[in-house]
Amino acid sequence: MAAPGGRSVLFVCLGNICRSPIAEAVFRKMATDSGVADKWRIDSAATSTYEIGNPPDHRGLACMKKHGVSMKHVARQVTKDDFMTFDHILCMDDSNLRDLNKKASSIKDSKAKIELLGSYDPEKQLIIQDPYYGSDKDFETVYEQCARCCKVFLEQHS
Ligand SMILES: N#Cc1ccccc1-c1cc(NCCCN2CCCCC2)c2ccccc2n1
Repeated sequence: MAAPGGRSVLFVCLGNICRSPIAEAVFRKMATDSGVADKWRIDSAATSTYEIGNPPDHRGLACMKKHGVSMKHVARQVTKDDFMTFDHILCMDDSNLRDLNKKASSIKDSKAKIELLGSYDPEKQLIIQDPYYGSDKDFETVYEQCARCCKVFLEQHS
């Protein structure tokens, strides 16, 4: 449970079984290794209903095991409450951004700052592509992008 006065971040992608659970797990490990995990509420969600209740994709699980990062999540869709309670909502591509901004526009007291996670990438790869129809290499690319971006995001918000 995040301490009072802590920060909160929700990672979002289309199905919440590929990109956003990887980002959530990578950020949680970085916050834990930095000794600040108890200051953060960290979660992930989907813009769609495609995979609600499902575990992360097996290719992502294999990638994260290779990197020694624990990933445990049950896919859920983003809720109105998320927009009202999270400080940051970080998504993966322009379609996610469009969907989130559309949902946020109908919520009076949305407080979340909605951004592309890739906007924190020192290598300036702005979009984290959907690997659903891709290969293990594509999941590795998602992992590397999330690792670069989460490191900078944590440094800027600690
Ligand atoms: N849509 C698209 C799409 C377009 C380009 C690249 C990837 C995808 C794609 C497709 C998925 N599931 C297959 C279609 C699902 N059905 C679509 C019609 C409604 C009933 C559900 C994904 C599932 C989980 C995470 C990411 C996914 N991404």
